[in-house]
Amino acid sequence: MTATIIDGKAFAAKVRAQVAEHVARLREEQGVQPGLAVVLVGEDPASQVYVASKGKQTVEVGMASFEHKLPADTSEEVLLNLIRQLNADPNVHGILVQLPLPGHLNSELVINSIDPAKDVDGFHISNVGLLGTGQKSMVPCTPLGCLMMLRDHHGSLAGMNAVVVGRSNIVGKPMAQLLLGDSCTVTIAHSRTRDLPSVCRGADILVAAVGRPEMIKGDWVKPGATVIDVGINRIERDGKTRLVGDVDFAAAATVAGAITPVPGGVGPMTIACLLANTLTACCRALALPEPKGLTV
Ligand SMILES: NC(=O)C1=CN([C@@H]2O[C@H](COP(=O)(O)OP(=O)(O)OC[C@H]3O[C@@H](n4cnc5c(N)ncnc54)[C@H](OP(=O)(O)O)[C@@H]3O)[C@@H](O)[C@H]2O)C=CC1
Ligand SMILES: Nc1nc(=O)c2c([nH]1)NC[C@@H]1CN(c3ccc(C(=O)N[C@@H](CCC(=O)O)C(=O)O)cc3)C=[N+]21
Repeated sequence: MTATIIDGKAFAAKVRAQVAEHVARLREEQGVQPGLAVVLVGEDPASQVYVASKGKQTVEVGMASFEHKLPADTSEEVLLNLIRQLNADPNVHGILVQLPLPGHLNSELVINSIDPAKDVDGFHISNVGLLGTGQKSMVPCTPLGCLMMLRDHHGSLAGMNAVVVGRSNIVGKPMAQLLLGDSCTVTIAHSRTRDLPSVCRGADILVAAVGRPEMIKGDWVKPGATVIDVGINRIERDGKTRLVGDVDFAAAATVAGAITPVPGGVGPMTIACLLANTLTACCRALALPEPKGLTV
C-alpha cells in the first residue's frame, strides 16, 4: 500500500487565495486593511527565516505587515511596552510574539499581555480557556492547519481514534482539543507514556508533535491510518542539512492511508492559518461578517 500524500503546500496556497480575496473585498468595501505585527526577540537564524517568510506572505495577501526586531538582551519592560503599544494600535489586528523567547523573559507573562482579540497564535490564557470550553476563540495556527487537512481528507472525524504524541501548550494540547471538538476519541501521549508504539498502533489519526527526528517508525502506524507530521527537525545527512519530521516518512508511507510530508505539509498550513486568523481578528474587531471555512 502507498499512502496518499496530503499536499500542505498546495492546500495552504488555496487558503491564502481565499484570505486574499476577502482582504481585497474588505479594502474595497470597508476601506480597512488587516494588519499583522510580528515581534522577534534575538537573532535565532531559524526564527529569522520564519519571520521573513511570514512577512512576505502577509504582504502577498494584501495585509499590512509590521515587523519588530528587538535585540536578544531586551528587557521585559521594553517588550511589554511594545505589546501595549500594539494592543492600542487600530491598524494592528493580529500580534505574534515569536517563540521561544530568550531565557530571561517570562513567556507566560508576555503572551498574556497581548490583547486576546489580537492574539492570532491563540496562546493567551483566555483563548486557551475558550477553546477548552468550546467557545469562539482564536485557534492556534498549527493545530488549526492540521484540522483543516484532516477535515478535507475525511469529511467527518466523528468516532475516529486520534492519538496526539506531544503535550505542549502550542501544539499537542490544542490539537487534542480540536480533535475532541470534532468528536474523535482522543489519546494524548508524551515522554512518560508506556509502550508508545502500541498506543500509536491504535490510531486512525496519528499526530506527531514531538521534536525528535523520525522517531515514529513505520510499524507504529496502523494500516490505512492518517498521519499528520508536525515535526520540523534540521539534521545532517549525506553531508547536507535536511529538514525531516517526527515520523520516518519513507517507512510510514508504505503503511498509512494518508500522510503529510516535511517540508510541504503542516508548516505552510501554519502560516496560512496565521493569515486566516489575522483576517478573522480584523473582522471581529470591526463587527463585520467573518470569512467562512477559515476557522473552526
Ligand atoms: N510545522 C509547524 O508549523 C510547527 C512545527 N513545530 C515542530 O513540532 C515539534 C513539536 O513542537 P512543540 O510541541 O513546540 O515541542 P515541545 O518540545 O514543547 O514538546 C514536545 C512534546 O513531545 C514529547 N516527547 C518528547 N520526547 C518524547 C518521546 N521520546 N516519546 C514521547 N513523547 C515525547 C514531550 O513530552 P513531555 O511533555 O513528557 O516532555 C512534549 O510533550 C517540533 O519539531 C517543532 O519544531 C512546532 C510548532 C509549529
Ligand atoms: N509565536 C509563535 N508562533 C508560531 O507559530 C511559531 C513560533 N512562535 N515559533 C516557531 C514555530 C515553528 N513554526 C513554523 C512555521 C512554518 C514552518 C514552515 O513553513 N515550514 C516549511 C519549511 C521551511 C524551511 O524550509 O525551513 C515546511 O514545512 O514546508 C515551520 C515552522 C511556527 N512557530
